[in-house]
Amino acid sequence: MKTRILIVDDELSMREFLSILLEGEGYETVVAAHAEQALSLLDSGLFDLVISDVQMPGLDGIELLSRIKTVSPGTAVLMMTAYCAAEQAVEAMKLGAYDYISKPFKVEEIKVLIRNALEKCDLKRENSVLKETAQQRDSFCGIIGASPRMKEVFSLIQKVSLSNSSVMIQGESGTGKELVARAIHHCSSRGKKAFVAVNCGAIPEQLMESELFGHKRGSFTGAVADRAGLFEQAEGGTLFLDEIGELPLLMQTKLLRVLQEREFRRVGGAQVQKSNVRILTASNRDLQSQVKTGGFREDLYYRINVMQISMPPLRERIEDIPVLVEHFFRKYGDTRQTGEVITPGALKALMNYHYPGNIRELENIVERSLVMDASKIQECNLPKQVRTGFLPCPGRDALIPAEGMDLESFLSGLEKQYLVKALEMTGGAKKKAGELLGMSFRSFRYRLAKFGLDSGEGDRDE
Ligand SMILES: Nc1ncnc2c1ncn2[C@@H]1O[C@H](COP(=O)(O)OP(=O)(O)OP(=O)(O)O)[C@@H](O)[C@H]1O
Repeated sequence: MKTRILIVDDELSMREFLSILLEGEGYETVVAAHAEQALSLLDSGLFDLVISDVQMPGLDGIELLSRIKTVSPGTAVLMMTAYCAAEQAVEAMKLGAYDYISKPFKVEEIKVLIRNALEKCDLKRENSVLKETAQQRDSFCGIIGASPRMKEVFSLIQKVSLSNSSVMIQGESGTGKELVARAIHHCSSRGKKAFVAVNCGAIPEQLMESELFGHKRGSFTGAVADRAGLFEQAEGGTLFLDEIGELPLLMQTKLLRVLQEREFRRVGGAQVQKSNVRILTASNRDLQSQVKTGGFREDLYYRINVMQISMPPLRERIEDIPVLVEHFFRKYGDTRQTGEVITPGALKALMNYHYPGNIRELENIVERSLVMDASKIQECNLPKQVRTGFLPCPGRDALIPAEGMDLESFLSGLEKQYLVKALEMTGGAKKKAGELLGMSFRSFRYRLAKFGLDSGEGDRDE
């Protein structure tokens, strides 16, 4: 597999020069004209090394470097600084750049630097894999999580990455299912091949077959040229079928056939094509009940459900909130600020909220708050529903907002608030807190554990 290098420079001549030089050395190169483009390329593929100019319009190289360290910590970064820009060089090294080189530089000089950076980066990767398993860090392949349930997810990802079987990822919307699919792909032997994601619910039914398998020119109105489908685009890599429960029955049958026979035909095509693609699927629906009601083929269900990863909702792992907040601050905030990134009041409000939209919602909340003040997340900049929380009045009329609501997560949030309140009232004594809520110690403790609130303290009065 070729080593992949991303070159980031706003000067076309420099991009072209480096690309020709490095391709000649046997590396695969991709170029970006600005930091924003580089970040989106990093989002869709793995790079071993990024070579970036420091001075660029928009986000500069230093800011890019600090974001790379968050989104792709395993990637080595080499900075190109202007001649005599010692301050920038020092800052880059502090932020984790492998090294810097001053422009103009000699061809031999940059070649050696790149070789060394790649060697060191390989070594670091090996060490960090060892360290990661030993220390159980709070992040895995860009997925952040400190809770036992996320640690379990990380170890499952590692396990399923070693095999080639289909994996179904289940969980509410915004819990990180696509992120998990990407991590499985990157950790697997297919990691340097394509990862293609498609939302089955977003493709019109009549175009679905052509989207997945491609078509021959003239096979239907609008098919003006031959076109490869997603299976071909993902050849050798991974195809992630999101919202698999939305797949119409006819397409379920066609998909099953491809999975069984490992071959397909383009729409209107006569030639059978071999397929070597790993299938990962996700659903936030209960597919098993869809099988029972005849909405989903049972044989396909078992075929794609060889292994399963279940993503817990954020309200059931609130201990992940501080690390996630820190992570999103690095992504959206002013990372040059030192000191605390969130006020205690804001953190408390975030920990008490029930997140019907899960991590996607938390990310939006943090991003919006940082638009108001990029240096710190403050309570006053959080949305109203987070700031005010919600303490219900028993017996009050049910209020349903005109835009609808998610009753299940609302009730979970409510349950959690009562558990916490009862604990507060009894100074942490669980038996008494359970009695206050009319339940046994065991039942109370079970519910605490469900929300990740069981610290083991306060068990003395069992
Ligand atoms: N553990 C995590 N660490 C960091 N970011 C996360 C984590 N989980 C989710 N995110 C972020 O939250 C957003 C939603 O994640 P993702 O799209 O993977 O969720 P999903 O479960 O696939 O959602 P949907 O069901 O709506 O497609 C993304 O921006 C993702 O980067």
